[in-house]
Amino acid sequence: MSAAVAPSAARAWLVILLVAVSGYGNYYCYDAIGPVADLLQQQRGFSDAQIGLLNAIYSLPNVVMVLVGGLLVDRFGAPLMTLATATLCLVGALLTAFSPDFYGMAAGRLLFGIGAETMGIASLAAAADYFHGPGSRVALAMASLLAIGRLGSYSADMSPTWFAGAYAQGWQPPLVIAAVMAATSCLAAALYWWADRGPRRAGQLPTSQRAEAFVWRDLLHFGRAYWVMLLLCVLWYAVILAFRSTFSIKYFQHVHELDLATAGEMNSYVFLAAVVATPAFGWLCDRQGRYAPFLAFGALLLPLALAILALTHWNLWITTVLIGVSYSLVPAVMWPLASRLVSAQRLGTAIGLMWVVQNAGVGGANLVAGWLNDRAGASAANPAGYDGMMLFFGTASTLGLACALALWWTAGRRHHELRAATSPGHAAAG
Ligand SMILES: NCCCC[C@H](N)C(=O)NCC(=O)O
Repeated sequence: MSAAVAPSAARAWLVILLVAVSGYGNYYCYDAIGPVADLLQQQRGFSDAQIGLLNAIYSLPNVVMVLVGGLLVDRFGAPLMTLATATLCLVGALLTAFSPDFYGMAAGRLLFGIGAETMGIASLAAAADYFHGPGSRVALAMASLLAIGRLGSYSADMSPTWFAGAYAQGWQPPLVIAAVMAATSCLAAALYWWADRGPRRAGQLPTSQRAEAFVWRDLLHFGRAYWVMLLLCVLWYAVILAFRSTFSIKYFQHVHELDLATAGEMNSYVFLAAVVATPAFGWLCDRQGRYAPFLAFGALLLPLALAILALTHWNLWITTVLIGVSYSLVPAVMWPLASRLVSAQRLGTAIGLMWVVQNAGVGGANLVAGWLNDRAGASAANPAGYDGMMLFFGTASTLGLACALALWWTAGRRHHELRAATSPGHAAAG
């Protein structure tokens, strides 16, 4: 990948801003189901399995589509694919908001999911386009995209407070607001496509084949540490996304007796903390040159918080802080660590596979949690019905912690990480 003259810093950051606004709408829509879960149950008679399915159906097709999406981004470029996927997300969000029945809503979430995950890949590719070469701030650019995405999740959780009037009218107006966010995302994507035309025509962006395509035979070259991290990725994301983005608000309403707005706010602070803390933790790890211990600490906080939630009536702020730190620390460390465990030419394959398995895990966890809640009759009248779901999430996150400890022990000790710093992509691959 080479380009004659790099685009100006102003142009590069303008592009990041537009892509970030696009990502904001994407994350808002993803998290729009949690706040209406209880309303969907009360007003439309949806079961927990159906609510879980509305988010599972986002993830499951992406077990394949993430790979196809990566190839399409390579083939057609990040700007066009951002615009195309943002449009698909808008169609999905409209279908979700205006469908007369569950099947239409599920079809909407399916389309939205197919668009949203490929948009995530296109966003990373946009950052790589504009920040390449020695001394570039690609990590900061990617962390900024992630941080603005978290702001979208925060806004979705705050929406019962910010748009109380809409929620008072029922399940539909909040989903129409989500569709408006998707439209904003589409507009930002169109502006990015337009802003990119100049530098691209001037040959200022990398043009040769990306190194990020998925190559099956690369899998043979990944060391044990990579596979352990992949397991951690699937277990940790399955719990955090199925819990925080689907069931936690309803759980807070039914088990901890919060009203909808307070439950949404309590959930939202996790995302708000992540807006600032994700880039800050990334910076800290880079500075210390240590990754695995931070990752293990982040992975420990999740089962700890779930145990406190399930077994005590301690102040919910405690668990919010614990999950907030975990949600900031683990992604801030995991993706840079991936780039240290595999060589640069295999990074696309490495991350592609992690997203494939992650989507399978998140989809599966949503379905299992919904099924467990329905089987036990979980509701405000029967809060103990949520015990099975909490046990499931607790077990999965504890297994995730075991993977993080194994990673630290086998490839993340100080001497391993020092070696990796001088020979990136190889030293810690054992
Ligand atoms: N939009 C919420 C799901 C994002 C899943 C995506 N595959 C991913 O891992 N993104 C990185 C992150 O930490 O959000």
